[in-house]
Amino acid sequence: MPLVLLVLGAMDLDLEFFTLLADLKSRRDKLILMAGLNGSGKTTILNKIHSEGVSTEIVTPGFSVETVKHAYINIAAFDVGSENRVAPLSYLVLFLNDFLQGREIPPLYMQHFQNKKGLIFVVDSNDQNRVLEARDELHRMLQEDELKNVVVLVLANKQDLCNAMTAEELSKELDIKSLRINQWHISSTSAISGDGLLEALRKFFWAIDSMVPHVHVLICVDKDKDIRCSGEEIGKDEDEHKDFQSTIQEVFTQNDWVPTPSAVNPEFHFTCVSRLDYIMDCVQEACSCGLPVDLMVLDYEYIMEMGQDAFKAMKDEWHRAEFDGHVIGVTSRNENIDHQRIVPMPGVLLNLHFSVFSNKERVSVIFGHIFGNRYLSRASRFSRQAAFHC
Ligand SMILES: Nc1nc2c(ncn2[C@@H]2O[C@H](COP(=O)(O)OP(=O)(O)OP(=O)(O)O)[C@@H](O)[C@H]2O)c(=O)[nH]1
Ligand SMILES: [Mg+2]
Repeated sequence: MPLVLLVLGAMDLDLEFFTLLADLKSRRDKLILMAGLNGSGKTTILNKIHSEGVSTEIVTPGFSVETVKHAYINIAAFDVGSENRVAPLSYLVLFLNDFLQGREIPPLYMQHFQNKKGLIFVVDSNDQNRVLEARDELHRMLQEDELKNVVVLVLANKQDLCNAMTAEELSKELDIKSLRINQWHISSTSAISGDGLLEALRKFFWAIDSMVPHVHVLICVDKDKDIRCSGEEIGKDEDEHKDFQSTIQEVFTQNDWVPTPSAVNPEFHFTCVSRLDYIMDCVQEACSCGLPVDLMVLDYEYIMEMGQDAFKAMKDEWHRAEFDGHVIGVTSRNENIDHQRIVPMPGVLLNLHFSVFSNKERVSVIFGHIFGNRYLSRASRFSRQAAFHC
């Protein structure tokens, strides 16, 4: 599920934008606002992220929607800067823009931004004259009820300039500590060189992600195909994966499994790789992004070809990379596979035929066992004692 990064500047919007936003909201995306006085560097930051590998997803007149792929985070980023005025009236601009500053916030605006998870506030650290203005804007924004529980990241931007205030000086000037917010971070960045930018965003996304419980499943079952992608883009003939993913999701939802009784249902994240040697990278990257892998689904034949010793060595490596989830070995639907040949492998929790995943009850029992210690069932509908040899 992508994070949505909304860049606010001096801009005007039309209804088309709100339609687009409503559409994204309906996909339960996480909305992040990026704000800052004009000239602070928002567009430059977006362009820098873009240069790290962005593909354009939708282009709508007046603003562009881009998907930034960095590690395991998809960011759909909107930049609706002052150069993109499309209508005489602006809703978004009012937090920051000088020409609407101080006006009442239209309720329509608020209505469209209820799902915000985070705020990135960009400051020109080199502009001593406007730092108080930036402080007032930041404080004013965070007084809004709609922004009550957001994680705040302040970017002390333009650090490459010689008169730039340090992040520490800036946090004092902005009086961040007096703000009543749950979590905030300040990072030094230069949008021109990119210094500090991705690290800051990584930490920020991690902070946001850790507010939402999630289950990360890494699937490596297609040794013949060259894929290494997020679950949403598995590819052409990946129906098996899709079935598998939707089964997992359904099973969790039907069983009402949640990390804590009061938590919302976890979000699911699937990563698919075709080769075992990609796994190590995935485990490391996922950990550094705050999306540790909970469960690995591997082609059992693949493991057997490796042999027990090589597999054990590989597993030790994963553990060193902080993988402490479970491994499931899966045999494919291929008729030619001699299932008698399959022997138990140390460290592989289960040995399943892939088609087991079409049996939701079975999967419920299996996953109940796997996640029993970590995820609680509100109704305790599964039996942990159930046998599960498939
Ligand atoms: N030296 C330096 N210049 C920067 C940096 N970030 C942005 N700039 C420059 O600052 C100017 C304004 O940057 P923008 O990215 O357009 O600012 P913005 O926040 O998008 O401004 P609005 O769209 O008007 O709200 C441009 O000339 C950028 O090249 C930085 O880190 N270092
Ligand atoms: Mg801009």
